[in-house]
Amino acid sequence: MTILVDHADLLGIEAELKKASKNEKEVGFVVPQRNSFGHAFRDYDAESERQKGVMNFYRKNHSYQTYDFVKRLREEYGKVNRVEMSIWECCELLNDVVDESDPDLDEPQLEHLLQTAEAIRRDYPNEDWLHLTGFIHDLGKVLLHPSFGGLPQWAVVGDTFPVGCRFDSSVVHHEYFKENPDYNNCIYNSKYGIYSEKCGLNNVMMSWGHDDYMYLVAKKNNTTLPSAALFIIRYHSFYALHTAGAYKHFMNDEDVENLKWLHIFNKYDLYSKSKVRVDVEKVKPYYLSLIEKYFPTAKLKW
Ligand SMILES: O[C@H]1[C@H](O)[C@@H](O)[C@H](O)[C@@H](O)[C@H]1O
Ligand SMILES: [Fe+2]
Ligand SMILES: [Fe+2]
Repeated sequence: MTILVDHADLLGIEAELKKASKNEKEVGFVVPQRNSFGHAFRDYDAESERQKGVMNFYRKNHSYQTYDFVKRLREEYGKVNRVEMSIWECCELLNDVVDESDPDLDEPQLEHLLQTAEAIRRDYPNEDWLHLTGFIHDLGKVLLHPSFGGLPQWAVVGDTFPVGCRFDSSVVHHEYFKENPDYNNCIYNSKYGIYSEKCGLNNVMMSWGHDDYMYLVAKKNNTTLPSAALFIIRYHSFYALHTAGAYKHFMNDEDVENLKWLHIFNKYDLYSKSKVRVDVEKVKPYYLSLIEKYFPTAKLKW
């Protein structure tokens, strides 16, 4: 009798679980209201210890990212002649890396990559290129790793912005740009600066960091990922454009198309950040198969 009741109960629970997971599939990814610290996402004014670190980060980032600095680093790291390693080897290095610019997450970066990719995979099961994009979009943070680039945080992470033209007031902690030598340079501080209307984002130099670096790595290793994937990787930290709508005057038609995918991507990049762990070993074979599909060689040049 007892056994029967237990069994019936179990059946009930199972049915509920099935219903819940069906609902989840229908509803798709639900955007959470609070980050893992209990604050609203991307609240750069919240009072907390972490926020103080973030502010300090942006003070340096905005002061030191000049046009000349970016040009030098882009040329140097664009040679991709430092290391040869597979994407998975790079992921393992990211296990030791925490991003000091991020007000929403203090987990190792591999967690963030898997959380982003798995959230996309649930809602867009057929867009395997977008799963891989989610999985590799932040790999450029390897520049922080002591055994690799060893660059300071201000030269790797944080929101990005164009250099060579006026810094828009929608960039987070815009006030720190006053410390940047380019702020008072009349060649660089007008609306268009050294660029022109609709010149295409490809011709606009962005502050140096993990986005542009990973774009260069993917491109120079002849990835077959579509143009939208490369655009996402390259501009995912460009919140002034994709969230505030600034700098649109530089976009060409292809940028306009690609921006639609970046908007989709951003939801998962930002809101999947949580303390819920993904089982790495379980999903590893899937991502390895995507890497093989979209990268012609197993070892990449970094
Ligand atoms: O990965 C980074 C990072 O987490 C930053 O805090 C954020 O500002 C960037 O936009 C993002 O790409
Ligand atoms: Fe990023
Ligand atoms: Fe990210």
